[in-house]
Amino acid sequence: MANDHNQYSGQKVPRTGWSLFLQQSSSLLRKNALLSYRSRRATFLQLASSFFFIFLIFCVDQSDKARLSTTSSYKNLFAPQPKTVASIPACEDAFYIQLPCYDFIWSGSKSSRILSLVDNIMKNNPNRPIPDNKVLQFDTPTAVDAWLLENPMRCYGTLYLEERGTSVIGYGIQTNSTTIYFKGRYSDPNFSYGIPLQAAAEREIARTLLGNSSLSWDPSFIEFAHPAIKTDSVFTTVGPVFLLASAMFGFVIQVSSLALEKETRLRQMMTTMGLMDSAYWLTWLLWEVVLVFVSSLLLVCFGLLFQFDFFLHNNFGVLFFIFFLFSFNMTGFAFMISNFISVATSATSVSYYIFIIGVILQSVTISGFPYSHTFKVYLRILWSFFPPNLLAIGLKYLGDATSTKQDPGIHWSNRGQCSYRNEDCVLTMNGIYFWLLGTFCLWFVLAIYFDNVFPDVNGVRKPWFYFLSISYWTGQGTKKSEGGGCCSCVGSVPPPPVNEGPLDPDVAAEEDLVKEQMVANYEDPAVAVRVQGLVKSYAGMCKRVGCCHWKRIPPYHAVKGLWFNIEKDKLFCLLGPNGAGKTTTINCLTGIIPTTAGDGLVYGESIRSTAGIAKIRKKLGVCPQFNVLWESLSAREHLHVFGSLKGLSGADLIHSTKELLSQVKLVEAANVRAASYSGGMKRRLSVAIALIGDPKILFLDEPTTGMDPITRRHVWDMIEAAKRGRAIVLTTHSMEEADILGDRIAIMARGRIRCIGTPIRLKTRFGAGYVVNVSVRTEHSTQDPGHLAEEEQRRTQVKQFFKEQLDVEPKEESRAYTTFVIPRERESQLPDFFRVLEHRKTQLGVTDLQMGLTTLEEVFLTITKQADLENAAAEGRVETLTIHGQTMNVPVGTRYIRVPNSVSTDVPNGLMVEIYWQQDEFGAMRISGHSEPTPAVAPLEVNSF
Ligand SMILES: Nc1ncnc2c1ncn2[C@@H]1O[C@H](COP(=O)(O)OP(=O)(O)OP(=O)(O)O)[C@@H](O)[C@H]1O
Repeated sequence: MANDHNQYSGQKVPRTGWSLFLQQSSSLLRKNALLSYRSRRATFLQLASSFFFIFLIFCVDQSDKARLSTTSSYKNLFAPQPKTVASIPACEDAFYIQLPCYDFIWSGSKSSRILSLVDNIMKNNPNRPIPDNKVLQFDTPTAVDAWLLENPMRCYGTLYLEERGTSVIGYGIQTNSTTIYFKGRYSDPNFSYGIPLQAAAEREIARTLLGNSSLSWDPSFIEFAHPAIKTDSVFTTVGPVFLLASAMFGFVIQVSSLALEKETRLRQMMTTMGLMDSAYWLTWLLWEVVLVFVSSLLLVCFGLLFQFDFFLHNNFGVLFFIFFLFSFNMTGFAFMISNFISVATSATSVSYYIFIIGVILQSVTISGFPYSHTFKVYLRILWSFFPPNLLAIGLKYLGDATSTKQDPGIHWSNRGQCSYRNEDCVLTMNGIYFWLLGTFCLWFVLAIYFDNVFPDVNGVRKPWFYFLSISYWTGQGTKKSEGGGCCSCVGSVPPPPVNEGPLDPDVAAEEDLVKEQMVANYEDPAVAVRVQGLVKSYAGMCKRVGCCHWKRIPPYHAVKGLWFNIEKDKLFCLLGPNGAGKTTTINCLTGIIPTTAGDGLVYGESIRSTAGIAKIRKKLGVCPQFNVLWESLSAREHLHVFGSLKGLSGADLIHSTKELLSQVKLVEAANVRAASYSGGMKRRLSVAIALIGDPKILFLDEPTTGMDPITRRHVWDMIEAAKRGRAIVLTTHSMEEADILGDRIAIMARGRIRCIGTPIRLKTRFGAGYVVNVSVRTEHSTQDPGHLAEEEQRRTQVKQFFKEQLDVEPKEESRAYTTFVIPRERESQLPDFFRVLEHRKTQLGVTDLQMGLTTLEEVFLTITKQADLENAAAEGRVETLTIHGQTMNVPVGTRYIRVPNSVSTDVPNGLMVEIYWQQDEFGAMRISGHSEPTPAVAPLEVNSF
């Protein structure tokens, strides 16, 4: 299908500057909204989590109130009733008691008066006389203490009795004073044991002294009248944890979204297509502000719905701001943390750890550390950098301000003052807002800083001081960024070897031409890209082997100095085996990775300068080797996003999208999500994305991989038509594709260009020769044995003729054609040969004759083989071969080798074998087998282990 590049010539000039920034921001906002809408469940969970957690807090509050129902704190008590002091309880009823246990222990003299007094305490205990075996007696208090120490938790109350004359009996009571908690119930030993024992002792002492055994003695308690004192205090205790858990939903989604865009190279793809970093961060921020605004609003509304005093008494704005600023702060924290996460799936585990740390630190905060004057200021400053701590202290203040029904809560006008319950006030609500906002700014700045200095998916990073260079702010710098991970040794990479074997004359000529143009500073108007000595070396790094050993991986030179021009209106094809350096070259020219040395001028702009790259990206279209797509966006939405990044808008964007969808035959699937596309459809979409915005230089990295033959031919038509008005760089493993589309072809191997030229030139120079197909079939040929025999006879004659004239055997034979390959050395004989053939055509029975050059595939194999042999020789590389149980080292490319220990009187030169070689997927020569041993004609060298 024809595609006229000028079809959008009527379109407006794409936007630039502020206008482009705003357009990119609005397009990315739409993209974020669409992604959130497409993952509705996660978004709903994020928004509804506030309801869920408020409901949980409500449940905890209800259970708390039920547990403390015995106390009157939560109730109004206007007419309190007296309560009689209880009897001495059975020791078995006490919490954590050990058996056998005692209801009480006493010490004192065993006078008859004291014995009878104790006896009466036991006998007259209301409702429950105490049996003898439940009481222990000792002579002195010291003996009691010694026993209690040796027998803990066997008795809750002791009584000391002392006769001080006839009218005075002294007594003392001892109990364990700590309140004890057991299975949701509290027991105060003073109240439950001490007071009943005291009442019993006083009753019997009074009766003894007065001599009236029926003296009435019924002390009772009466509580003060009071309104309900306590309110829903759960917000101070469990509130911070639950609200942190609620905020963590948004946190996980945010971290994984950012990490996913990095992991799937979408971020890099957007940058290559012209995305401004500022627009990227701003849109994420704006989108998150919308989400946290809604979720904070819902949280306060749900709190009011559940009628919590915490929400009813504190000011709406004060509450909203603490939740909003906390969630906002967590967003900044998520932006920063996402830089430390390379795979999206780790987001959940990292968030889990942050949550656990948050819960622990919040409980410390609630218990009073370090927000009081007893702690040092620096501790408070350090503590306040972790957002959950600020939420905890904020909720504590708000909870304290509404801890009784009478408390007024914190009003908007009081947010800058300490609440009246907060005697040890070191922070106000305003202070907490300030900290949340301030630390958000810190996280946001750090997020952008780390984003620049941490290596991206390609290991590219800026130096840690990048923001100090003037070029960063003016965009006029030279070296943009550097490659390598944190452990790499950038700067210590040795340069690649200069002369790795002789240069092919065509490659040398191209190199000279580019050098001349460079020296003369001449810009050829027909040239779109000038590659000037491009070098890309990956720094060595330290890789962990096993648990604690590190292996140093040496530097690797992926591209070793390329010099070539790419013309306008032409397709330049880069071929080469896997790992040859094609993608690396494209990545350097598109600014995805920085060059180690050399330069590339794309329409006169240097790829080494930040400003140059920014200008190049406006003219750039890239179809990466692997599809870089959002699974939940459709083809149309993809084209809208990338078109907007390129500066298209309004009718131009809609028109371009429509045209491209129809060109890549995705009209019917235009609104279907990319996740359900086949491999071929995804590839077509990637090609369409590369073409949007009418780029002047198009890089297509294996664009037709995975396409069926019909679609592939269709895309070839598209690419062919797209040549006009732009330069195209194509890498492919399909020789047919390169042959059809390529105006010039360069074959790379091991980081160097091995040959360059038009397809015809390469076939002529590097092909095995000419291919001649001869047919002897006539249109009357049938399966008749007579016809078959006649055809066979003609074929034999033709074979004899080729043998006699050119000394060649057929390479392939079928009933339709017999194929001969005529080596280039016989090229001079061809005119005579064809003259004679023409003359004897009828006699030989030749009905059809086709002739052509050998295929590009043969050229490719020849070049890569030659390149590998050169390298093997330079590196002294050997392959191992085992013959008859003997293993030998064979220099790569060796054809014959002597079998070890095969010399005998019968075979004085020993036996030899022919070694068969074939290339692996990287173009490296590997042994594929060997012939049967035959006597060697002359002594041969043997290397063996
Ligand atoms: N970040 C990196 N660190 C170290 N080596 C790398 C890095 N990226 C690529 N390489 C190496 O550089 C060489 C060239 O890789 P490149 O991807 O350019 O090859 P290619 O010609 O595009 O291969 P293919 O046809 O398989 O895509 C390879 O040996 C590769 O392993």
